[in-house]
Amino acid sequence: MNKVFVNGYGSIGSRITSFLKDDPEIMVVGVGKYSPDEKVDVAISKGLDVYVPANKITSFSNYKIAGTIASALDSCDLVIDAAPGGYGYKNKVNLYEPKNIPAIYQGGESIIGDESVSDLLFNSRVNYDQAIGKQHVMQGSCNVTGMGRILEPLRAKFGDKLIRFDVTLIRRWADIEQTEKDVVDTIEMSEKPHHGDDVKMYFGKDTPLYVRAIKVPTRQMHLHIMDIRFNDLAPKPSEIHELFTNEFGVATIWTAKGTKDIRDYAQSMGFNFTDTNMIHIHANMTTSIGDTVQMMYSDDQTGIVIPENHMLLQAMLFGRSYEESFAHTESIFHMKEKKQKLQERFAQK
Ligand SMILES: NC(=O)C1=CN([C@@H]2O[C@H](COP(=O)(O)OP(=O)(O)OC[C@H]3O[C@@H](n4cnc5c(N)ncnc54)[C@H](OP(=O)(O)O)[C@@H]3O)[C@@H](O)[C@H]2O)C=CC1
Ligand SMILES: O=C(OP(=O)(O)O)[C@H](O)COP(=O)(O)O
Repeated sequence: MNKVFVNGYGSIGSRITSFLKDDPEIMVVGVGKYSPDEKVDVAISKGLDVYVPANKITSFSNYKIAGTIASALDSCDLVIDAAPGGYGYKNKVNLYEPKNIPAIYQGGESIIGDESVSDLLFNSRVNYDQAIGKQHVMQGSCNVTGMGRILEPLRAKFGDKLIRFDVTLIRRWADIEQTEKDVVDTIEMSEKPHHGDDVKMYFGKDTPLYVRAIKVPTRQMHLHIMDIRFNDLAPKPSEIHELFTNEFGVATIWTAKGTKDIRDYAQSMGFNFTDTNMIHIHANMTTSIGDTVQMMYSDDQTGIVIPENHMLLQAMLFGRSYEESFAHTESIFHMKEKKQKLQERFAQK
């Protein structure tokens, strides 16, 4: 059985761990915690071993700790780093490389410059095969992953007819369970957003993609407003929607008034963590004007990257084909069923 250690137990690390525990091919060595807080007990109550940095071990004296992060790394085949942005790079240099352990990093890390964690930014829809046999790979962030799910089917269908993509990202303030983070009543500018450069890492450096981003006071998903320009008359909205009929991780919905409707539905249906694990095209907002298609889709910030990490893990650990990995991931995440339910619930009237 392959052993995986999840270093970081926040929004992303806790979800990844939970799904890996459902995977009969993986043994979860445990999780890394850095603060002695109630989440240590949460992890232990779920049957997880908790590992902490050697220099903090005394501050965890009230908890039953399994050992140090270094000791967990000694007994794992791969680590999924789920640290706050920037710490993954430090972990790579200080922990994973010296021990020669393959690692997956999350989207808050850098992919460009001196502190880049990898030369590969993973998006299963675009570059799955390139992850096979790699030692260090970064999973794109939630917004970066969502854009790939729209852009790749467009490229496959329209190719050279596409001449420009302009995207405004409306970013959520914090996650639902990040109760320690206040949602501030303001609209915050995201200067120099990383998303455009990140997407170009997998979609091509010369992609005519222009991204702006702001942050708004909600915990209920990100929303992307995308204008797609064609070299001639743009296709009708129905042609655009048709492209996504069989796309995994993309639901096309018509009657959601807002992102919370979707999250509430996910909760009422008992989806794990109230995540849909996908993006949702708000089809009632798609228009075609002259050479431009305007569309909007929401992006389940916490859920979307979890099946991606699972696919990436399989490429790196087992060298599996895309099809085999997808089938295995689907058996755990049931994305087709979730898509169908969402589309039925928010169907066109
Ligand atoms: N939240 C989201 O919606 C998404 C986040 N991401 C990316 O995932 C990564 C993690 O984000 P998220 O889960 O939201 O963050 P959180 O703040 O929710 O959790 C971070 C976790 O990392 C732990 N941690 C602290 N220091 C270190 C360290 N040096 N090494 C390893 N772990 C450490 C924290 O431990 P402790 O609490 O004990 O201090 C905490 O458990 C980021 O790169 C982010 O950009 C990507 C897609 C979506
Ligand atoms: O990966 C995410 O967003 P991003 O694609 O805007 O970086 C997550 O929602 C985390 O974002 P945050 O860094 O604003 O907490």
